[in-house]
Amino acid sequence: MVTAADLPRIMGIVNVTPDSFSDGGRWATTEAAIAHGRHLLAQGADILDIGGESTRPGATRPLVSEELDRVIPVIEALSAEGAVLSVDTMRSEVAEASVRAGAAIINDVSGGLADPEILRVVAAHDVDYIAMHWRAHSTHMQDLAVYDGPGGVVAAVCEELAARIADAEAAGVRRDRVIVDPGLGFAKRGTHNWDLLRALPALDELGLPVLIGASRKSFLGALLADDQGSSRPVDGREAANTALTTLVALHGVWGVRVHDVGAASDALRVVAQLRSNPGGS
Ligand SMILES: Nc1nc2ncc(COP(=O)(O)O)nc2c(=O)[nH]1
Repeated sequence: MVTAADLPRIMGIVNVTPDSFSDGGRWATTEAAIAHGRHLLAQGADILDIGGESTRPGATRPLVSEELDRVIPVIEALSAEGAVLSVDTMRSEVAEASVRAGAAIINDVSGGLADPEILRVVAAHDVDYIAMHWRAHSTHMQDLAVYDGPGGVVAAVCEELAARIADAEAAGVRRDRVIVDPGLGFAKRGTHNWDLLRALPALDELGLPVLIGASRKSFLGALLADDQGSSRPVDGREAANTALTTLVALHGVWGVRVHDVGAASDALRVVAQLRSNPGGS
């Protein structure tokens, strides 16, 4: 019988930012973000990912103080209500304050490259650490979407993630605290994202849980483009996103990072039902 433990965790996104690509500004106030977090929990989120810095291509970075002001009140409030929280940050100061405020997971899109001190924060607090594949900040990350070596983007992402894991372990992070993520849309062009999604077994060879964050990203918009070649708008990408959630769930990923928790929850209930064996035959 399939148990809930066999299904991916649903990580609901709470971007407390004015400028994230798909929901920028909708939850920019503390009150709106807390309310949205509660809504996602009610829809079935296992984890809420609280982010205070937009990472969309071309985004400018907030000050550390601004990022702290955005995420800490939300983490404190939702943690007090028993939510399991990750903080989506590249900064050691924000990671430290977030763990003290109740975050159980550090979700670092830079995998420790932007601020290596974050690895010592993770080790010191012995919390879970999501290391995503990343090559540079949003202002120029797409310039680095070049994977001409043997094995292409899949080999490069696996090699570079292996190096991030090694640095994390060298900083004292326990390997069994690390979750890896191929970083869809980060220094990746359309085909790179699909190549990575077809290569989950290669990512599995790192021997660590895998998180997938398609979250209505532009490679889905491009796939769903109209006859004139115009990308499908963000709010029209959820069905495709949920199809991906279903497929990566069937593969056995650790988690999916989504905006529409309800859709992901429904999809995973279908997966559980189809895998269950009520008759025992
Ligand atoms: N681990 C992880 N974190 C992330 N944080 C932000 C975004 C940007 O997407 P959003 O604007 O939908 O949050 N994508 C990821 C991702 O793919 N993986």
